[in-house]
Amino acid sequence: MDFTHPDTWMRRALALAEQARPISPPNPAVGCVLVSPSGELVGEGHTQAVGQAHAEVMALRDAAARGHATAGTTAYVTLEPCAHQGRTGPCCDALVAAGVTKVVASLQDPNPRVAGQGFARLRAAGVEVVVGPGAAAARELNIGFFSRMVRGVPWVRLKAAASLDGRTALPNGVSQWITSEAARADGQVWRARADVVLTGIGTVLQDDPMMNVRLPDAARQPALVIVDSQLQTPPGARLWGVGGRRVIVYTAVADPARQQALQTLGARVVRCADERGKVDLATMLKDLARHETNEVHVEAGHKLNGSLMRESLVDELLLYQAPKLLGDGAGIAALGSFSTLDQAPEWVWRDIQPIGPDLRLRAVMAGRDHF
Ligand SMILES: NC(=O)C1=CN([C@@H]2O[C@H](COP(=O)(O)OP(=O)(O)OC[C@H]3O[C@@H](n4cnc5c(N)ncnc54)[C@H](OP(=O)(O)O)[C@@H]3O)[C@@H](O)[C@H]2O)C=CC1
Ligand SMILES: Nc1c(N[C@@H]2O[C@H](COP(=O)(O)O)[C@@H](O)[C@H]2O)[nH]c(=O)[nH]c1=O
Repeated sequence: MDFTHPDTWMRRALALAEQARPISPPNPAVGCVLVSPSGELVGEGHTQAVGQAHAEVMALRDAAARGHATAGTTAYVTLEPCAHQGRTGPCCDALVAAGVTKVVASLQDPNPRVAGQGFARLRAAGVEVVVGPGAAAARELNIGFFSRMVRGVPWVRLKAAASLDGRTALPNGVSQWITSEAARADGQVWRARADVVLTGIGTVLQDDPMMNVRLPDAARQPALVIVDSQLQTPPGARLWGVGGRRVIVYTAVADPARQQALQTLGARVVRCADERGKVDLATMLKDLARHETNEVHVEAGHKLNGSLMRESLVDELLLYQAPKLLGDGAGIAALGSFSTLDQAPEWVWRDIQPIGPDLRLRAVMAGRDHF
């Protein structure tokens, strides 16, 4: 690596931000590198867990621990330093007090209540501010935080495992396993980055899944959300055996006895019905955002997938495709029938990668990343 080039420092800050991803939610994952006027690394750090130090403060502490002076340094940081007193103190004040003279930031804070305030405060204190390097990667890393701040809903990524002919289950409901162990292990990594894993009662009843993260180094367990209009989630289901995670059941009925039974198992039960007596999915997503959910990872059957897609609530597709043809069976999403091709929403490929014997295809709903 050429550490004399400014882009290299931002790449390092982005790598630090990546390390923060498992621990920072609901806060954004941010990395910060302090560089001396002669181009030496002075200190570095990333966001800690909620309520603890932000990246800039960690980098300043690291500089102090190394015995390096911070006066005259440039801070490379992947998000605008905060100017507000939140759960921690304002980072821009800390940078100014440490004598930092230039801040290179990837992005402005998307929170409409504070956006631009950090830059304004730094500039008012005589600090040179450059915005933009590393913007795309920094945004991608925190796409759920951006979505929640700007749109008031989480980023919704729908994962499905399908055959070449697009089947996700046989007509008798059997689907384990369509994709390889390697693809399923990769799916675990995507579950781990989400704040919520969301499934439907059809999947719970058919598969009796755990829906948890089983990676050896998992820093946290995403909450599990079950879309269950009639409160049919069985008290004996395997999902209750997963420790250290929240379970939230969204329902369309008021059934105090069933509600009590699920609450006894530790679930939060939320009533949120649409006019068909099903769970109102759009309201559910807003509710999840109010509870600081940045990213939702959907692993459901074709019915719930179809409803989410018909209401245009899915932002990203994470599709594992196995080189098999399964014939009859359920598809990825029950979308009903279109009469013209332009009724089918457009997706834009993000990346396509072989995973073991399968393919992993990622696509984003057209126009969805411009918020
Ligand atoms: N290959 C893969 O990636 C996967 C395959 N599967 C397979 O899918 C099959 C299960 O599919 P499916 O039955 O569709 O299960 P889903 O997980 O899609 O659950 C569907 C149920 O969700 C409930 N629901 C509540 N509100 C809504 C709403 N607004 N829209 C739609 N559904 C709502 C309905 O039941 P209610 O009205 O009672 O609430 C509905 O029957 C199984 O065979 C399973 O193995 C499942 C996951 C992934
Ligand atoms: N069949 C199928 C998948 N199915 C999904 O995995 C769930 C089981 O999760 P767990 O109990 O936590 O292992 C199941 O209910 C369904 O959502 N996933 C895949 O990667 N490949 C597959 O072929």
